[in-house]
Amino acid sequence: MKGRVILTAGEMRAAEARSIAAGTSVETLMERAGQAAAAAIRRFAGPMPALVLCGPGNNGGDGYVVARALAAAGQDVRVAATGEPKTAAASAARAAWGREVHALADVEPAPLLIDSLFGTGLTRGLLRDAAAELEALAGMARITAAIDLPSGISTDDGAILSPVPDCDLTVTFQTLKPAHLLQPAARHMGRIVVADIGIEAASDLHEIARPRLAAPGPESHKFTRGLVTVIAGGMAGAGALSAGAALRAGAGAVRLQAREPVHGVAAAIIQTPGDPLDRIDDKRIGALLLGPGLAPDDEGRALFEAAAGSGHPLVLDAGALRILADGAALPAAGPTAILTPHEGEFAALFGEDGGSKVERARAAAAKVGAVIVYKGPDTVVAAPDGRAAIHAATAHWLATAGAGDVLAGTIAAMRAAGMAAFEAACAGIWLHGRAAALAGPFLIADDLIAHLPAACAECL
Ligand SMILES: NC(=O)C1=CN([C@@H]2O[C@H](COP(=O)(O)OP(=O)(O)OC[C@H]3O[C@@H](n4cnc5c(N)ncnc54)[C@H](O)[C@@H]3O)[C@@H](O)[C@H]2O)[C@H](O)CC1
Ligand SMILES: [K+]
Repeated sequence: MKGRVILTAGEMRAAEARSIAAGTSVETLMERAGQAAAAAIRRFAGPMPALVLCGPGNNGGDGYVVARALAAAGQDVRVAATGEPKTAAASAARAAWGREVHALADVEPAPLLIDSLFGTGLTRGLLRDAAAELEALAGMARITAAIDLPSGISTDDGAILSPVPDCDLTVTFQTLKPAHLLQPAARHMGRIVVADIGIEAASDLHEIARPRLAAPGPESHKFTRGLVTVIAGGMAGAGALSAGAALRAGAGAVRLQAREPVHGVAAAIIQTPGDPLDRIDDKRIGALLLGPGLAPDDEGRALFEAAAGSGHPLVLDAGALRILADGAALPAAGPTAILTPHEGEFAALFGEDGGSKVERARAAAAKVGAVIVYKGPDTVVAAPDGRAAIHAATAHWLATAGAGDVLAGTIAAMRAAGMAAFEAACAGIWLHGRAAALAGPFLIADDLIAHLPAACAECL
């Protein structure tokens, strides 16, 4: 699966404009949006008494259509607005509603609250009174549904501009927007439904979806399935987690190269204790992983240089990223490397400015010519050619020691199996998240490894 498309607010406006230029009016688009949202809300919530809050723009316009559609279906509906509509389409939608519109400040609550105050046009936080009203009405509702986005969210970077209700359902139009998946906004969405309003939309940003993995065929042998070499640092346990993950994610052979024997790892992991660079010139190596447990000292730098000069597809994590931030260089040519920084490592490498997490990841990938896996509760992957993807994280139990080592090993297995760097990174992230979901609450990193086979089996 390739994953659902994501458009920014500007891209969505451009897609809407193209659609209008091709003959579909904004009123038609609004009608489709409102009808689709009402249908999704009815499927989710059933016929509850509803209160629709309408803002001044086209998001509010959608709300008037939703109210009319719910009323036409026999539902008890009231509407409250912040004021008069400011667009012609929203004014027409309000006129078509044709019933009373209450003032937001003194409307009675209802069991189903529909937030149609602001969508992709929000430029600053809601006024204090409107935000407080929204919060209070959501607090008194059984179910809160958002039209396009919960109000108070910045569409493109997922920032919270004013207090945002926790929604149970968000119905958005044609494509996802970055804020549906980026934190801190994403936690407010509830279930997300993407409704078709007949707009053509293409993008080089998408959601990370379940990958397709190939089962070994009769012609397969261990090296066609992929050889992963993990160069362990001084803290060999980290490398052991990476190696275990690579093996359980389907690599045909995994070498764990450490100075001392590493105990407690699967017997299938190949160990030749001594020189961590042993057999680094083996042409069969499909991915070389460096960084977990690696200190940014003289030995670490020497290992980094050898890895960078090896010509193998690289996965660089943890200590290797520190060494890179300290001034080491990536190979100028050869296979595209994959870098897996968390927030702190990303900031050390690329600074803290530069827009949304997606924009920052893209700029970083273009700058170093590598695939960037910018980790966190909303992991973003970016390639040097501008492609990017966001993973909608749900398993926050992943915030545990060693989870990153497991991710790096999983990505290395995908790379060694023959996937291109961007696809390998996306696949590894999905499998890691799925393994976490299968492992359940209170997971430890070792449990992720144990659940990788089940996650992989879902991708055959
Ligand atoms: N893009 C599409 O194909 C379609 C989108 N639909 C819906 O339209 C909204 C976007 O509408 P827009 O009018 O651009 O923006 P909003 O309704 O979100 O609000 C803009 C409105 O509010 C003013 N404003 C912005 N911030 C604030 C604030 N903090 N306080 C007060 N006022 C604020 C701004 O100046 C504007 O006047 C999209 O989300 C969809 O729901 C269509 O209906 C279907 C096609
Ligand atoms: K909204």
